[in-house]
Amino acid sequence: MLSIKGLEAGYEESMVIRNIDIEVDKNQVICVMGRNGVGKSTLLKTIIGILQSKNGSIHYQDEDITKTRSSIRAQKGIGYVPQGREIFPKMTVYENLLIGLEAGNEKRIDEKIYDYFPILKDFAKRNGGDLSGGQQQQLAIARALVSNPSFLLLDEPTEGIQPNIVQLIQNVIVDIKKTSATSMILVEQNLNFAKSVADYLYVIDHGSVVYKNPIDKVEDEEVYRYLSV
Ligand SMILES: Nc1ncnc2c1ncn2[C@@H]1O[C@H](COP(=O)(O)OP(=O)(O)OP(=O)(O)O)[C@@H](O)[C@H]1O
Repeated sequence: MLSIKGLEAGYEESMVIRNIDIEVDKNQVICVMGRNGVGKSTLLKTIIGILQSKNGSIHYQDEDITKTRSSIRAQKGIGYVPQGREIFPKMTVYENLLIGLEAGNEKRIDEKIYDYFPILKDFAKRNGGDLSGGQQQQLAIARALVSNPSFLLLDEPTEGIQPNIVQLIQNVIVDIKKTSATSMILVEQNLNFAKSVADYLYVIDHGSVVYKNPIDKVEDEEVYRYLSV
């Protein structure tokens, strides 16, 4: 479904990710872990196309999208939830969701979005900027989901979020996996969360993949060794 080969990307002269290969099948959830600053967000930005790759290729549904604009990648079904949420603070919750619709091909907001995140219905007319961090995270995920993506990129969706909302996000990811063919790449710092939702774990260090295993074969100590400073 998504095939990344020899991917290299960075900013100006500095190469941040180097020679990354990742394969994601239909309905598979891949979790990417790694210490701060190793290039996880850079990887997701390159997959969605906000950042152009310097080398390597990205194929999505057997099509080469390496040079395709990010808006076209979104239309092809790739959804993106950036780190830090990046919701529009002066627009209402509902308007933020409409922006998500425009990115894809859906015409209306599926009620399922409100089943997942009821607070977004209650606060539909409230400005995005007036929501709490956890509520904004729900909005950011919902904004990506309204376009019914076949592939979802999630950048640290549980960062700074209280445990009951982390649980809610976990339930949503598990439900999407169970009820649709959607695939995901999830950047995450919490190994237990990763284990509860992912099929495969990759660890990145200094911009390269240093560990990968199916989730049921992951040994915590080995992963923690890569994550410790
Ligand atoms: N816009 C930018 N311009 C220049 N350098 C950048 C830019 N964004 C990120 N970097 C650098 O690229 C490297 C990787 O950053 P990135 O955000 O991808 O890491 P990360 O693994 O997602 O970190 P974290 O876990 O802290 O979110 C860092 O050294 C960072 O300072």
